[in-house]
Amino acid sequence: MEGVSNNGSNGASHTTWAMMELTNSIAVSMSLRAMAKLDVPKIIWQNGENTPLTALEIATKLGSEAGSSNLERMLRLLTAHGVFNETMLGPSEGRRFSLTGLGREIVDRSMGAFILYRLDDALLDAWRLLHEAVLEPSSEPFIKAHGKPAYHYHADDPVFNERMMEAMSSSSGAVMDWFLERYDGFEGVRRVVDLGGSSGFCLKKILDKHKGLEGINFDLPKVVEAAPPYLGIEHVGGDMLEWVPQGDVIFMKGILCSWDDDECVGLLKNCYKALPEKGKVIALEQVLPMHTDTSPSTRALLQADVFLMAIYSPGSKRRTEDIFRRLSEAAGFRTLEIVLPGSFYTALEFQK
Ligand SMILES: C[S@@+](CC[C@H](N)C(=O)[O-])C[C@H]1O[C@@H](n2cnc3c(N)ncnc32)[C@H](O)[C@@H]1O
Repeated sequence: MEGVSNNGSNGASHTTWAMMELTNSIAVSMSLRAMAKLDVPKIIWQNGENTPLTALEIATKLGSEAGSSNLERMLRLLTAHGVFNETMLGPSEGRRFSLTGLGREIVDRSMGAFILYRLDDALLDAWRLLHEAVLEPSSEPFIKAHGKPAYHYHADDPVFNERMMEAMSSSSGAVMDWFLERYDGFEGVRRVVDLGGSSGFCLKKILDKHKGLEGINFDLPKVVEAAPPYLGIEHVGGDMLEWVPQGDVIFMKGILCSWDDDECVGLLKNCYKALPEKGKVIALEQVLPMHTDTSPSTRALLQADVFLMAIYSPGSKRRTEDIFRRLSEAAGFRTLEIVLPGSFYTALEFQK
């Protein structure tokens, strides 16, 4: 396609060009994965400074000078997507790359772990079978690729399990900061349970902000076995579809989306049983808009929805607000309040 201009003047229409770009967007994800695998952002962020480096300097640090021109090609692509900044001091100088605010997420919030988890080979195997979600929707692409559900797959593999826990912690940090800065519903609460709390990272953030609270981190037995100890947190293993531990508040982040509607109602009923009079469930979920548009936030939410289709159980999905209301009612909760609407995560309170 050499020589095709993006104004369509030599025959390729804007729509053809846009379709090619959409199709080739795998190059962006895979270059991001390559940068995370090679720890390139950390090499640039040396000694706590955002040092502009040439691809050759980075490749030399990686012990592969021969790969520097390939590295530069990926750095340029990711520069075009806002991850790196490019500077050229003079015509004979090479391009130098530093991190943008977006790229710094990889260093500051360890988002590299999230990138490596979301683009792990095991998940890519499932993505290849996405069309099967239409032809044979009774089991998810992940199970078709690996013979067992994703949560069991990662719980059975200590390395993958570790990566999943790290990925969850790194991606949850910003959401928890946003939530805890604005939410005051932990007043008067003594014990909080985090359902599907993974390493206990989100619960630790809650306890750090609200001193004196005690916490139970509830997750699959193999996950909590590998979870690090935190002061004030008891790790409890079990299956949330069977039972949940008692608490004044049951918190969950990114959990209801993993289950189908019937499973959600069963899970919310388990929560109802475990709560005292006037107790509540606080759920942080990605809530879909009713109408589809092309805004970046709608795109991100719908991408996350199709991710669930590829990886988690057949009924797992992002939901609109009215579906959450129906689930709340079916589980017997008095009200569902949208306490913090957000463009990415929304805080929902199911009140007993
Ligand atoms: C998407 S992760 C969310 C982790 C964490 N809440 C966060 O947002 O950082 C879902 C968690 O649910 C846990 N999980 C899956 N099935 C479960 C079950 N049946 N009972 C308890 N925990 C489960 C997984 O092990 C995983 O840690």
